Amino acid sequence: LLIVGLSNSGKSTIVARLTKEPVEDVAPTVGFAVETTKMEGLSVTMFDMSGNQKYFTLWQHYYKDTTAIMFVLDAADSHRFAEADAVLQELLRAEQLKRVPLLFMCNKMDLVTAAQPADVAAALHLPASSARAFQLQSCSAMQGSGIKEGMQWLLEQV
Ligand SMILES: Nc1nc2c(ncn2[C@@H]2O[C@H](COP(=O)(O)OP(=O)(O)OP(=O)(O)O)[C@@H](O)[C@H]2O)c(=O)[nH]1
Ligand SMILES: [Mg+2]
Repeated sequence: LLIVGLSNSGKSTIVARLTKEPVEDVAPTVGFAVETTKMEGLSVTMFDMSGNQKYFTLWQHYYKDTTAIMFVLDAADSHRFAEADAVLQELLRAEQLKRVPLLFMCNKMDLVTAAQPADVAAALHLPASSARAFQLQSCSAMQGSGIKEGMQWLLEQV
C-alpha cells in the first residue's frame, strides 16, 4: 500500500491508527517509513512516504511494488488543494499505477474549516480515471473515524 499526499496531510497519523500506535507521537516523516499490519486476514505492508517536496522523487521507486494507493488530503487546508491536485495528477499518470485502485482520504474532517467531500472532489478533479477503482472517504485520523471504512473498501479491491 503506497501512502502519499502533501506534507502535514495526516498520512503517518492514519498509519499510527492502523498499527495502534499513539497518534500523538507522530512527527513529520523523513524519507519514508515502512509498517506492516494484519487486516481482514491479509498482511498489509504500508509505505508511508514523506510529503515533503524534497522527497517526491522517492515515491516513484515504490510504484512497481504498489498494489493499492492511498492519497491523503488535509481537507481543512484549501490553500493547498491546487498543489495537491497537481501532485495527484502527476502520480496517476505513472504507467505502473494505471490500473491500481485509489483510496482518496479526505482527512481532518473533525476541523470546522474542513471542506465538504463534494467540494474536494471538484477541486481535485476526482475521480481521476474510469479505468481505476476509486473511492473518496471522509475521515479524521485524529478521532479515528472513517479509516476502517476506507481500508475495508481498499482490501476488497486487491
Ligand atoms: N485535527 C486533525 N489533525 C490531524 C489529523 N490527522 C493528522 N493531524 C495532524 O496533522 C499533523 C500532520 O500529521 P502527519 O501524520 O505527520 O502528516 P504526514 O502527512 O505524515 O506529514 P509528512 O510526513 O510530513 O508528509 C500532525 O500535527 C497531526 O496531529 C486529523 O484528522 N485531524
Ligand atoms: Mg508522515
